Amino acid sequence: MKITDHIKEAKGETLFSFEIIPPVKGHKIQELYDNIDPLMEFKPPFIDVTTSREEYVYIDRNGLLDKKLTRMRPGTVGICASIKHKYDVDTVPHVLCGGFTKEETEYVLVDCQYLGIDNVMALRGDAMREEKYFQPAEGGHEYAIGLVEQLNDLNCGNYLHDTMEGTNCADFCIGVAGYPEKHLEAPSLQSDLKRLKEKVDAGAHYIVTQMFFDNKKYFEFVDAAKAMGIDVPIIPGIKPIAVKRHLNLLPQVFRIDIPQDLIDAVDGCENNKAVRQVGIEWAIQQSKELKEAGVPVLHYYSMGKSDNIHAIASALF
Ligand SMILES: NC(=O)C1=CN([C@@H]2O[C@H](COP(=O)(O)OP(=O)(O)OC[C@H]3O[C@@H](n4cnc5c(N)ncnc54)[C@H](O)[C@@H]3O)[C@@H](O)[C@H]2O)C=CC1
Ligand SMILES: Nc1nc(=O)c2c([nH]1)NC[C@@H]1CN(c3ccc(C(=O)N[C@@H](CCC(=O)O)C(=O)O)cc3)CN21
Repeated sequence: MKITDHIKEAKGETLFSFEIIPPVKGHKIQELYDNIDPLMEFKPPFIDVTTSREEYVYIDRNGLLDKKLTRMRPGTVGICASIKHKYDVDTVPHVLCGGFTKEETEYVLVDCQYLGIDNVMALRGDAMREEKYFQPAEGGHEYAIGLVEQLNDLNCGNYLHDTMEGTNCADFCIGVAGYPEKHLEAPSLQSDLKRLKEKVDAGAHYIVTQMFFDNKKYFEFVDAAKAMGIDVPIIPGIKPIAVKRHLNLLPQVFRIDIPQDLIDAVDGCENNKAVRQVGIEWAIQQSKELKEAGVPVLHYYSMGKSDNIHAIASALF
């Protein structure tokens, strides 16, 4: 079922959802299930599964480094299919521009349609670790809007190079990312919002935001988006701080601000167990206010152990 239909069916009640990163290769899916199991009591209508970019490994050949590409994590669509069938829940694979040709993307989407995956998050993806700036794959999309257009074409029965008579058209519900504190490469929040409007005009059905720690940023973003004519649901993304290192890391990686009160609370912690608790409490306060404001979904960036997301959801759902 489409995310937008889940939202319509909820009739104004805030839904709970979360997002997982597939673990590095060499593990078993049971570990993922063990993290998902406790969260199912909060009845998420959907679970997102991220896609990670390819990475370089360097092999030492008698002093000369041989640079090879590898993928560190198992495939997103396979994991989506497993979770979908184990829990009878919708799963949302993240589809990236980075590292994929348009043909490879089409193949991924053909799998999604075949497997009954109705929603896809269309994202550009980050730059590779070695690269300063994002570089599209040769024959790949440069921006997320290209993916939205490709998805839309598929929804109209148009593959990249062919059409299929007598088969059903895809009918993907398309999610895109939005940035309450602007995307790190955007020259201004206003121009980033214009890009977001372009993605919605190209066919995106809903938006999931980057993490933020000050709800004011989200509320202002939603107002600005509405003023610009963006009328699709804007789902807030929440990341509970879990370790002290996040204070420096999250602003660096995601270019988001952390409120001084939260910094002070984390700084005052003796160990990371206490930091995890501070992160939980902050996220509960954020979530309560967002829920009262009537957000359609509270979407949590779970990323590994889910005990903190469980504690937050217990206070809200
Ligand atoms: N829910 C999630 O998983 C989220 C993921 N992300 C990640 O953030 C990264 C960025 O992805 P997206 O937002 O999907 O990328 P995007 O392609 O929509 O935008 C990327 C940047 O390019 C700019 N831009 C867009 N179209 C442009 C054009 N035609 N000309 C010049 N500039 C243009 C935007 O303002 C932005 O700064 C990805 O790594 C994505 O994975 C971010 C937030 C949420
Ligand atoms: N630019 C960007 N890229 C993403 O992949 C991404 C976003 N933004 N925002 C939305 C979600 C949230 N994501 C994430 C990914 C990692 C952590 C995280 O906390 N990761 C590590 C630290 C990161 C690192 O070591 O580089 C952690 O400690 O758990 C949080 C949210 C993935 N998604």
